[in-house]
Amino acid sequence: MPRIEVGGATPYTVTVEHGALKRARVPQQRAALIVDAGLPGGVVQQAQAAFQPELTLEVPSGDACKTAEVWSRVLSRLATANLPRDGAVIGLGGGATTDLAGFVAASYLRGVAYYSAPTTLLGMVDAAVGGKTGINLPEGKNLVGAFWPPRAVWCDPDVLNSLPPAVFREGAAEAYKHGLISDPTLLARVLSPDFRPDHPDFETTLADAIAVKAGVVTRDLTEQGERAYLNFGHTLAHAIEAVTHHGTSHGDAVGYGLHYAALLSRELGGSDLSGHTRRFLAWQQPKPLPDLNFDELNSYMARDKKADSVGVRFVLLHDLAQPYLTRVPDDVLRRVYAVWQTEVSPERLTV
Ligand SMILES: O=C(O)C(=O)C[C@@H](O)[C@H](O)[C@H](O)COP(=O)(O)O
Ligand SMILES: [Zn+2]
Repeated sequence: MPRIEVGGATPYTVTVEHGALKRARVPQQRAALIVDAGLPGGVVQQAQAAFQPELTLEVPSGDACKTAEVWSRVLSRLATANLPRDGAVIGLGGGATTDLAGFVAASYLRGVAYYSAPTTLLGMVDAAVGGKTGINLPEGKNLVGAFWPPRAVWCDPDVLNSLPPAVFREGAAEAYKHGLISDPTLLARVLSPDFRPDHPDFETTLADAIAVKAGVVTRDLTEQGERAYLNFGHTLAHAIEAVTHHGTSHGDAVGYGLHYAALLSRELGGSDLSGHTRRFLAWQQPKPLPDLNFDELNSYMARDKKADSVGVRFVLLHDLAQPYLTRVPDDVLRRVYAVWQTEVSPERLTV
């Protein structure tokens, strides 16, 4: 049973284990469970039996829950129910649900205990771990939020069995990203036919992918330095999500964004890693993109949170596991975008 310890000021454990959800418990007497409305009833019932929450609040699936309106509605429900300061908020769902639940926990009564029970691969590998919580604005992705680490995370591969294959593949983008920035052994393991929840090696690969993030956030919770590397591929990805009004899921957008970042890395003199990202996209089969305009995307990229007062910064790779942060001139962004655009067309991804 892999258990990953996340260190820092408020250490916690990520349990990766078949059946983890059934066995999960929280010490607080009073808890609110925030669940993705699209979850299978059996998963919600398991969580209710485990956590015994006094209220269960359904929120819309995906990024539709990461709005100021949903956030405020959930807060009002907690206030109406008089959830006290020593109560707990538990998020059950994909990355969007746990981002929202974490931000509710961070902001309600100026902060109550937060626990995370991710039900998607993306949630397990990435969103549920590390304490980045928040909501979107029409102006961009995750523009409001707080660092509010969970007190525990339960990753139960059994809940992934009912996931639609495209949602599973979507989440693999973050595991592949961890391979590119830190642990290249993950690259082949993620694309292997053995990377499926019912395979005996799955727990270990999942845990190794989570361990990359756990290590980074232990050393740099609030993104003063190294944590920015976890944003590899995300500058374009977040812009795609915003421009398409979340018609492109986060994991698919990250798949596309990884390839753009690999092409930029090559353009700026790094090793050519675009074979890896091309192979990933061919495996992931992300939803095709509508025709996107570079200038519009670039205006969203300008609001990226890695920007400082001088401008936007991209995470690029000198080579596998050698990330760095740099500015990229606009003409380079535009030129590489044109290359990327032809390479990510659906016809090209199927060959
Ligand atoms: O945890 C991080 O740090 C990451 O950058 C991981 C990303 O995969 C994740 O999508 C994160 O929420 C993006 O953070 P943001 O600060 O760019 O909104
Ligand atoms: Zn991400």
